[in-house]
Amino acid sequence: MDGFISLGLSLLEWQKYVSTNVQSLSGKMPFSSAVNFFLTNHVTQAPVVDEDGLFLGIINSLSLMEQLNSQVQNPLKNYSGSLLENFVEKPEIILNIEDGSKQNLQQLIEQKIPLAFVINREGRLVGEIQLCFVAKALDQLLEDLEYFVTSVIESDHNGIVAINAQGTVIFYNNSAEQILGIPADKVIGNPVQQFFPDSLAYQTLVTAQPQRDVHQIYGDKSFKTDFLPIVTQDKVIGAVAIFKDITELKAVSDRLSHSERLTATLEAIVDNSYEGIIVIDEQERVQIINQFFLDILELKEEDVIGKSVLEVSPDSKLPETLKSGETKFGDTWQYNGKDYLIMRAPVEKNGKIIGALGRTLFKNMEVAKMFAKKVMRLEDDLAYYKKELHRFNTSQYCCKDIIGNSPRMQSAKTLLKRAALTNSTILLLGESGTGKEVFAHSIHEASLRQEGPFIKINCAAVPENLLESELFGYAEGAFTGARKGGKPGKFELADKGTIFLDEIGDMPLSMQAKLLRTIQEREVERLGGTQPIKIDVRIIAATNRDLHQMVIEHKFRLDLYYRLNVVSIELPPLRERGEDLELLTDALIERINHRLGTLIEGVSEDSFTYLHSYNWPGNIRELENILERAIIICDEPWIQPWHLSLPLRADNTGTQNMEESGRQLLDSLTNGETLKTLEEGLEEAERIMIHSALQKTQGNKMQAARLLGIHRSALYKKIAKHRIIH
Ligand SMILES: Nc1ncnc2c1ncn2[C@@H]1O[C@H](COP(=O)(O)OP(=O)(O)OP(=O)(O)O)[C@@H](O)[C@H]1O
Repeated sequence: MDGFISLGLSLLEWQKYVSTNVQSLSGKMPFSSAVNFFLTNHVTQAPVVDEDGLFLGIINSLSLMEQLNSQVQNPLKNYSGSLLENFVEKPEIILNIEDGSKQNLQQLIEQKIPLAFVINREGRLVGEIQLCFVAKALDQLLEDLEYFVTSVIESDHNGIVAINAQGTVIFYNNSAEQILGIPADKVIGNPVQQFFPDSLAYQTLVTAQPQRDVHQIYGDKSFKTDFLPIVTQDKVIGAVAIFKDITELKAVSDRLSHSERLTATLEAIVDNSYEGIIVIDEQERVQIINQFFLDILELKEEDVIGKSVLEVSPDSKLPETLKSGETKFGDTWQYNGKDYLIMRAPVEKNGKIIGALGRTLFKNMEVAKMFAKKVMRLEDDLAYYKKELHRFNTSQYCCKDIIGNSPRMQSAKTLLKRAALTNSTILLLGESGTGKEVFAHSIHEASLRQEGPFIKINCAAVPENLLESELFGYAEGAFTGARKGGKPGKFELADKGTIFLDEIGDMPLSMQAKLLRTIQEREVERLGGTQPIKIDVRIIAATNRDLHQMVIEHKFRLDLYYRLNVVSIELPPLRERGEDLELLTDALIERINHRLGTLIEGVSEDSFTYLHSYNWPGNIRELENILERAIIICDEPWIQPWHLSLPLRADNTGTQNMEESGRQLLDSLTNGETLKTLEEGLEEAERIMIHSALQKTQGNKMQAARLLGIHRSALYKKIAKHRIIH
């Protein structure tokens, strides 16, 4: 029987349809009375009971007629006097009013038996039941049941799609409609694969095998689906797909696993932290504590978690943090004779304090002190570098540093002081090492701009392709690799101060034009920039080249030359102010002593003679270098000639080759053309021998003295006497 009907049957209260208004016949009744009964009552069968009311069976009008008929054909047979109990038949089915199994009722329906009698447990007749009433009641029940089941399925939050054996959708509930977003009237009656190509319902139809928890994706949604075959009497008559939308669930589970990972990470951080961490909840109970803190407290985690923090650490201030909500940083906490630097902070959620966190900031105070020392040292370094940077961008010399009383130096200094007070551009001219930079610094220092920056650029030292950006800066994105925000050029950096353009004679012509514009307009435009920037700068330029000659040779712009040459100061070479040599030597020795920490008194008389013998092409820079070298090697208070390693030269003019002149001398001596006195000859010979000895020993005087067989001091005297430059 169909499962659905079985369900209906099990729910059917069939006893309600038992009619107790049944006329029974007594088994002791004569046959003839039974005939009369059927003739008057128009029924086809009647129950027969004994004198105790126990059901004996039924008497059928048809079989009664057959008995009578046989009596008519054989009169010898006389039934009329016989008792009815002899004609009782066993009915096809008897229903017991207390039988819960409903097997007989099912049989009644299946075999379509129109009428059955109902007895009780003792076997007494209770009544009769007619198939037509039972069938009607069952029909009504099944109708209700179907409505009920359909409603339940419709209201299920799972989507349900059923197909028949042909794969046509025959059921599609509200949830399916909502989840999949396709209306039922479009889907029902159409092949399932037309809408859901990935559906396994059709496969289930063929295999009759259920497939559960199949993960599917439809559009942007995720589903978990069960595909079940619909089987009746061993025949697959369809399949059903029951699915639920797990998109939200999946998102939640993803979030959950993310927060699980996060929790694990936090736990690892807390546990492996090189500091103590403790967290309490709003009830002051310890919720989190790391091993580091446990070690300080000398406790185990199980002794601490969930306990009141005051129980664990009686002088803890964390409860105060809970109340005040204030973060405290840098308090000290003493425990077990050790000091800890600690930090306390409230733990807040949605503006409400839900706990408090305590951290020891350092393992102990020693570490804290070490950190503090480091920070202080870094701060000192920073202050130093700031000062250095400031020093670098301000003047390093002032007028006092300019040494020299010679008339030319004095007039140069006077001009300096006068020009410094103006804003005029100044051109410093002079050989290398004559003090042009010293003058530039001193001008700045003596000017009203002394508080402003002093920015120097050596035009010869910067590669031509970088000079423009160095001088004028560049805008952001001016070229690949340009710094974000751009970079200011030296002119911008020198604003309100002085720019010193050293080696201006080496500036390329293309840049000269731009420089001229800047001097005229008093504004700069960054490379790749669009806006001119106003600048307030005093320009000092310097060169050791003959700018005038360069202008003639078209190597320097005449207009720029005029712009620069507003005030020009010419610095004399050292050889032209020999009277300053002693002053300079003393001042430089003092300066070098100060720098190197040495205690040299000065140079000896002989040394001065020796120094005067030289023509100083490198000027004061060269003098400074030679003195510094002498101070380093000097092991006595006074610098002697042998400490001074002046470059080797042919003679004072430095033009003639010694060897050559020696050879000429010998030639002349032997040829007798230019006869000299013996003394003159010997002098000349001595000079030549000393010179060649120095050449052989590459200027090493000790070796040269040894080669010549004289004492080193004697050699120096002779070198000075012959004014041999080496
Ligand atoms: N008048 C001076 N008094 C004291 N020291 C000086 C004087 N002139 C120059 N010096 C020293 O000589 C060295 C060279 O000077 P500076 O650099 O100013 O020369 P310069 O003319 O700018 O050389 P260059 O053209 O090669 O750049 C510096 O160490 C400086 O201290």
